[in-house]
Amino acid sequence: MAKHGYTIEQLMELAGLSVAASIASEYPKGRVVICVGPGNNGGDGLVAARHLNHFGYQPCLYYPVQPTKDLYTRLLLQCQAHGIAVVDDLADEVNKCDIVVDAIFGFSFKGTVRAPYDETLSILRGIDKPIISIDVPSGWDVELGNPQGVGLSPDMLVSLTAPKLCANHFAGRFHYLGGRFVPPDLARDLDIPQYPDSSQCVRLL
Ligand SMILES: NC(=O)C1=CN([C@@H]2O[C@H](COP(=O)(O)OP(=O)(O)OC[C@H]3O[C@@H](n4cnc5c(N)ncnc54)[C@H](O)[C@@H]3O)[C@@H](O)[C@H]2O)[C@H](O)CC1
Ligand SMILES: [K+]
Repeated sequence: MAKHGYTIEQLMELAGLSVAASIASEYPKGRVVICVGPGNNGGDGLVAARHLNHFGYQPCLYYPVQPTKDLYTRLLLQCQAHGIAVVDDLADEVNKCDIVVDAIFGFSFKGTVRAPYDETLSILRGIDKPIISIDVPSGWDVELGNPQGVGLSPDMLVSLTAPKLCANHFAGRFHYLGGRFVPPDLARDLDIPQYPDSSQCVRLL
């Protein structure tokens, strides 16, 4: 996308907006815990939190490792400017919330889950609230899915740009596509479906 003139900030804003729009299409307004990881998947989560707040949800962030990269510190500052709190006790927050957003790992996750995310995933595997995973369910291999069983079992998957191979193993209720920014030549190659009218997302399943 960089060769087409896009910046990561632009793509992340549209990706996060499309996640919030997908959630608003299926879940009533309520309390949302957004679990934020250390990379761009986490960045999408920070953007989604801000838009969910605009849409009338009550988001808070669980963000155990906060990298010092300018992109992420500015996104966090924006969330805080909107009154979105950072919480420490994930187990307590998931009890009180209506839905959980999984913005921990996306397509760059590799190997065995390292601390502190091993504990985060362990808590999230044990809850009965709907989980919405951004791009790839955390703990899944981007191609193989969840063969080791350490990954999450989301109720909704929002694939970004195009579904990754692992989406074939998705067994939740809602599969959406977001990230409406792909120029036509790339869209043809990726076989991207038509988005309805001005929608930021399209339901695939
Ligand atoms: N065009 C698009 O589709 C866009 C997608 N976006 C999002 O970006 C992620 C991919 O982001 P990236 O920064 O490459 O990586 P991740 O967020 O998936 O994770 C990297 C992060 O995680 C750490 N890590 C990796 N493996 C492990 C492990 N086993 N244990 C612990 N930690 C691990 C690693 O060190 C990094 O810190 C994509 O999925 C989309 O969600 C863009 O935001 C917009 C454009
Ligand atoms: K994720």
